[in-house]
Amino acid sequence: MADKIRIGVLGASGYTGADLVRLAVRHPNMEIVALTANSHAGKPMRQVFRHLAHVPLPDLVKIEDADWGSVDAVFCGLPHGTTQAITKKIFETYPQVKIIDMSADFRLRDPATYKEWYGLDHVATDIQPEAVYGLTEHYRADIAKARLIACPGCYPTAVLLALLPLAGAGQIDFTDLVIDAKSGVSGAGRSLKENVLFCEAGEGMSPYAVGKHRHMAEIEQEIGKVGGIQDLRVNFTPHLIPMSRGELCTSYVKLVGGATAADLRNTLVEAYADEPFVTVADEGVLPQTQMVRGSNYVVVNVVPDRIPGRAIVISTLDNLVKGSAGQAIQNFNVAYGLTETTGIEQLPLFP
Ligand SMILES: NC(=O)C1=CN([C@@H]2O[C@H](COP(=O)(O)OP(=O)(O)OC[C@H]3O[C@@H](n4cnc5c(N)ncnc54)[C@H](OP(=O)(O)O)[C@@H]3O)[C@@H](O)[C@H]2O)C=CC1
Ligand SMILES: CC(=O)N[C@@H](CCC(=O)OP(=O)(O)O)C(=O)O
Repeated sequence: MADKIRIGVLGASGYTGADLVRLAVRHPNMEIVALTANSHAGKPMRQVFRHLAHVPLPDLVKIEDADWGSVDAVFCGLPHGTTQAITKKIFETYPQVKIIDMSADFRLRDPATYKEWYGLDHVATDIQPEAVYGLTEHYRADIAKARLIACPGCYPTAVLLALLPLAGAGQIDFTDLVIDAKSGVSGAGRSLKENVLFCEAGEGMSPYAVGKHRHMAEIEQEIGKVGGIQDLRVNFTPHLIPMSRGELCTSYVKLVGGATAADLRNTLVEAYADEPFVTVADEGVLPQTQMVRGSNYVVVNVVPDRIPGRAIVISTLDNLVKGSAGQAIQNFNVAYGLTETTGIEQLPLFP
């Protein structure tokens, strides 16, 4: 493998694409050769993102104008529904390219489930089966061999890192999961939407997609897989909160098999003892978004509930780093046999 792996970023004029570029610039094994945009195509990157004006970067081009023959790995930061056709097209001509997708297009294994939640027919069902779910800590061996990696959604990353080991250990009731989630506004992307306007999001907090958020399908797929449950149902309610980045998920769980909150915490400590990016907070310390801002870290912890037989599991991450661009680079490192932490070792920004 060459010293530098040539990368292209699709959707580089969006939030996840831009954070990918920010991290890729200092990655010792990456060379950025193509950046694409839609409405911003034709512009220099420095004009679209002033914070990236310190370094030379390729100009933004339309996807069809990029030279895919000069690219080894493609990161996709496109809206869901747009990535499938592009992935198919790139693989037809350049089957050796690795594609690391940050959208939802390849996360759900069953195309019927994709249609149910996204309202779209999947147009790449032939390549969907080879997609590996890119939750690095749980699918590392598969990611190492994959050419198509479907990075998890930001909320599912936070929720699954906290709950999968507990489900695997048989310590929580799969059928009684209540997840309360909050996200900063960058989670909604850079395009103009009413609910992300400063005067609407700036001094308020609002639930959205209650009872129908598409990340439920992903959480149900992955937790259901651990328990061999086909039709698992979880309760997941996201809220938009007035901060630019960061996410905090609080999961209310029912204990089974005589487990206590302390047992759950021990399970997480053991599961993540060797993981560079998952930190189980000290006993009694509550995860906060400031513990991870701008970094690839996730902080989790478990505290007892006053209601006997229940516990509260809290997890936090930065939606643009561990929730998308950082995790995508972590997966890239695994897929190319590099040290997994390369380029994403930055500590959180504080305050
Ligand atoms: N924001 C987040 O926290 C997270 C986002 N994701 C997922 O990552 C993906 C990107 O999200 P995000 O960066 O927030 O989105 P943005 O809206 O900020 O950016 C979208 C990007 O896609 C480009 N684009 C839009 N439509 C098309 C099209 N039809 N053809 C080609 N390019 C197009 C845009 O170009 P232009 O601006 O030039 O029009 C822009 O570069 C989404 O699937 C999102 O769900 C996943 C995890 C976290
Ligand atoms: C605040 C906000 O709107 N957050 C987004 C986060 C989802 C996301 O970006 O993930 P996908 O890749 O699965 O689309 C949302 O809830 O839709």
